[in-house]
Amino acid sequence: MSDSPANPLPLLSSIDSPADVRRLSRSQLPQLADEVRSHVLDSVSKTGGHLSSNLGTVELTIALHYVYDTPRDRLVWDVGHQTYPHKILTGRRDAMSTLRQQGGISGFPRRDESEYDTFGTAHSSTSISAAHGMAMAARIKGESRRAVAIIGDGAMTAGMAFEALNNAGVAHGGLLGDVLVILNDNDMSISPPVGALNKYFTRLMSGKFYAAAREGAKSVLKHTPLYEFARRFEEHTKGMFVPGTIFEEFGFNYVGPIDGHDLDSLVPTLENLRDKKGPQFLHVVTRKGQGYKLAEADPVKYHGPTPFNPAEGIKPATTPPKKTFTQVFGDWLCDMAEADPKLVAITPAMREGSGMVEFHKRFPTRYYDVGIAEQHAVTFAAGLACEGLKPVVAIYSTFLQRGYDQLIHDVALQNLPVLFALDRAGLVGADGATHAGNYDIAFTRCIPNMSVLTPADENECRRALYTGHLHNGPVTVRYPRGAGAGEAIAKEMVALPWGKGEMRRHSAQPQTHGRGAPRVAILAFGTLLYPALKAAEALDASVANMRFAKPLDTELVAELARTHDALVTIEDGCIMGGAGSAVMESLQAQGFNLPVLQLGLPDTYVEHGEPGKLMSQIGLDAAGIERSVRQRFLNVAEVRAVANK
Ligand SMILES: Cc1ncc(C[n+]2csc(CCOP(=O)(O)OP(=O)(O)O)c2C)c(N)n1
Ligand SMILES: CC(=O)[C@@H](O)[C@H](O)COP(=O)(O)O
Ligand SMILES: [Mg+2]
Repeated sequence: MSDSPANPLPLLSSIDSPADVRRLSRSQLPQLADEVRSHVLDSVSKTGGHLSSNLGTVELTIALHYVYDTPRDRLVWDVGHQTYPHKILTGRRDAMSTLRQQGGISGFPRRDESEYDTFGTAHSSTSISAAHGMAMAARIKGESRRAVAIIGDGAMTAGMAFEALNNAGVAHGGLLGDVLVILNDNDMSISPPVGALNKYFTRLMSGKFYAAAREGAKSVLKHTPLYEFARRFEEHTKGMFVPGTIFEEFGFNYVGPIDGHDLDSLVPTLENLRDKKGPQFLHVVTRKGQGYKLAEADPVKYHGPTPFNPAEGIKPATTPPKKTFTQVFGDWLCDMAEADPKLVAITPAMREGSGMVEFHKRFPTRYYDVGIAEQHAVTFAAGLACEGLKPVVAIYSTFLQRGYDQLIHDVALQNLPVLFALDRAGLVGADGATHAGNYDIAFTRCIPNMSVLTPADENECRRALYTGHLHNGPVTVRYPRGAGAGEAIAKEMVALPWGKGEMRRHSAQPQTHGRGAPRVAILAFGTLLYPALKAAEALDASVANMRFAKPLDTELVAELARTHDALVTIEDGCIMGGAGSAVMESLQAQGFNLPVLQLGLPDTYVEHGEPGKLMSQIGLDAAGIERSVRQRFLNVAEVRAVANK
């Protein structure tokens, strides 16, 4: 890496767009790679973000922009967590200091951020479908653009990737798209990779397989033009053309594997492929964390670090931090597994993020990492439940969106006892709108047989998980990223009274029936109970901790409606169709007619930023709740004073 103190990035500082990259000589590219890598490490160590994957895509990114005519040719990055080198080369070098911060650039590709970001990603395994769409559009419009999907070995495990291969490999209306799929194989997902596909990739990479395949290919192809093609590849790129791989069966020309850190292999191979018609598949081998020893040695730890000193690496916290909801879940899972041999736990490739490392260690035969396969995870759980087991699917709220039909058709319709531990409920912060868990209350509560629990703090989360585990039907227990307001977590398992909320504060104000300042009750679902309690002190409002979005405590709703002049609902989920809407439906059904203010996440995408600040900006901190209630029900003149607090 460059070490000139005057300008640590002498070459990179002259690169403002891929056109500048294309003006470089081939011999300058390794230096550019060093500088890009150095800038990635320097930036991410200051802002936090996805590190290991980006260190691994430096050369591939340079080669792609060098060979392809971007943005005219379309690059589609799968997941997009590996696009920092791409951002750096496409005019966002200096903006890296704002990465994932409010008002700054996103950690993922975004069409509204750059013309080089041809497709918004963050949820995995969409790239081949999108690139195929773009390639077919070019064909239909008679344009000679190329489309390239760059997909990791982890992302390749999703069914959606294979649905796209299945479609892209055959002609439609006599037309084949000029799509190139690049498999960026670093033998890692976030955790070590799983499944038969990973074993297959390993076999493809093993010298034995290659050699055999290569010899086989030569004898089969000897007298065909393809033989010449294969021979040229070998000569010029160290890659090889191997028929008979699964990708060939799908109708793609499979080329590789080649070393994804060797620009002398990458550039000529891509040049060859660029000029080929029809679906092409390039297998590139990279190393996660490449060029930073600590990340190479522990790519999991450096997958998505918070800021750290690159000279020292990530250090353990000096004082043990407060337990997160994720850790509360992980502890509960181990304790429950001790007590109930029927418990099995499933993660779609999120062992670390979902707090399951310890469970995996202690209960390896009851732990299933199914790969990035949320739909399969849900139906697999349904199958286990059919046979009397008690599956727990640990899944981020945002990723359950992938398994929605499976949730309805395979789990809920058959009323199977599957517990969904929904992490990252509500806003998540730096990952932004793509990862926000805003919709699960709305999309789960409308499903017959589903129960939806919204614990307010860590203690209640443990109790909710236990309650869900005991229940004989499908349940979600949702909780946010990070820690909550809870104190010490009680070890014993005590179930929550089913479908019942609890009163946490009683207003001292009398009911006025419209003849004075109204007596207000706040009905809180989830962790916003705590800012609601704070606001209620200032407002002298009653507060109920509702605990269940479904079954809703309709008796408590009725009681609050009878004894108050106005109600407020609050949740860290979308307002439309959420828990507040459930309260409205219940009031309507029970014949109540009183003013209700629904607070929650607005009908818009909240972008990346620090979660506390974002919540304050959308009025979901204590001051914002107080302000909204006053504005709607109380002395409007006081609102300004509260706004200035
Ligand atoms: C649908 C979906 N599920 C899970 C994730 C979380 N996730 C982000 S990156 C990743 C691993 C991807 O592995 P790979 O594609 O091999 O890329 P690498 O991290 O190795 O660069 C996972 C599981 C996601 N983004 N989208
Ligand atoms: C890219 C991706 O989807 C994950 O790496 C995600 O960024 C993890 O988020 P958490 O840090 O909340 O686990
Ligand atoms: Mg990978």
